Amino acid sequence: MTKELVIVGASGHGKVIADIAEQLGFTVKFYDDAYPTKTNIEHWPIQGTCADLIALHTTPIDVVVAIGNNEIRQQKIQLLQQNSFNLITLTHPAAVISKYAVIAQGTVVFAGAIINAFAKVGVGCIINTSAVVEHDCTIGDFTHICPNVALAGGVIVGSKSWVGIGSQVRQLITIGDNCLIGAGSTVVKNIPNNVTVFGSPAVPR
Ligand SMILES: CC(=O)SCCNC(=O)CCNC(=O)[C@H](O)C(C)(C)COP(=O)(O)OP(=O)(O)OC[C@H]1O[C@@H](n2cnc3c(N)ncnc32)[C@H](O)[C@@H]1OP(=O)(O)O
Repeated sequence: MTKELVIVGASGHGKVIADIAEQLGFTVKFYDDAYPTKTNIEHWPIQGTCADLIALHTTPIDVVVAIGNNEIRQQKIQLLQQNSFNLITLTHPAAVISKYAVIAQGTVVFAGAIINAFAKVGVGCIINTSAVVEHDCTIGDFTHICPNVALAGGVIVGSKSWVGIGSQVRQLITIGDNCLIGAGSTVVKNIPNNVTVFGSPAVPR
């Protein structure tokens, strides 16, 4: 029997998730709050809003939230969890994940990403294309590690932070909650909560 996966969020990010899901043998169904203004994404029809999905829900349904904004992704994931949806972890077949790494539910891991031994990744994270999460890193819930980011060993990134595309973080650095690391940055000092930094070396802005 074909497995079905509901994707909440008909976005560019959602397209990548749909592609991965189909490679893993799922058929996909999109829901998005822009419905009915928006009725399809590429060739995939949008079935309804998130509220429609919750109203329809009778049996356990596998779901992934495909929303790039960390705050909104958190809200949708928590809403779906409260309504007993089965939040799955989706990993591209070409991602490399250590058997000693721990990845919480609702996280997606894209092609070429590497998550090394004893790394821990929280709930509802995005480990984007070709990101490297080295050994012993800890990533908080609802954080986005963008494409081509390199986190060296033992880096801690808090919850709902966004590590911008192509950034690199020196080993054993701690980045707080709700931080934004600008694209192409080099982080060599700890970053407190709620701070935007960018540049090489990255400094607060
Ligand atoms: C699959 C995907 O697409 S995943 C998504 C990947 N996207 C990212 O990683 C984007 C991360 N975002 C960024 O890097 C953004 O540039 C931010 C959030 C750091 C800043 O955005 P904004 O506040 O809109 O800043 P804005 O673009 O107006 O630039 C302000 C100034 O900072 C500079 N600046 C902005 N970002 C950076 C950066 N990452 N590194 C160095 N300088 C930067 C700009 O050149 C500009 O300088 P100027 O005032 O001398 O002209």
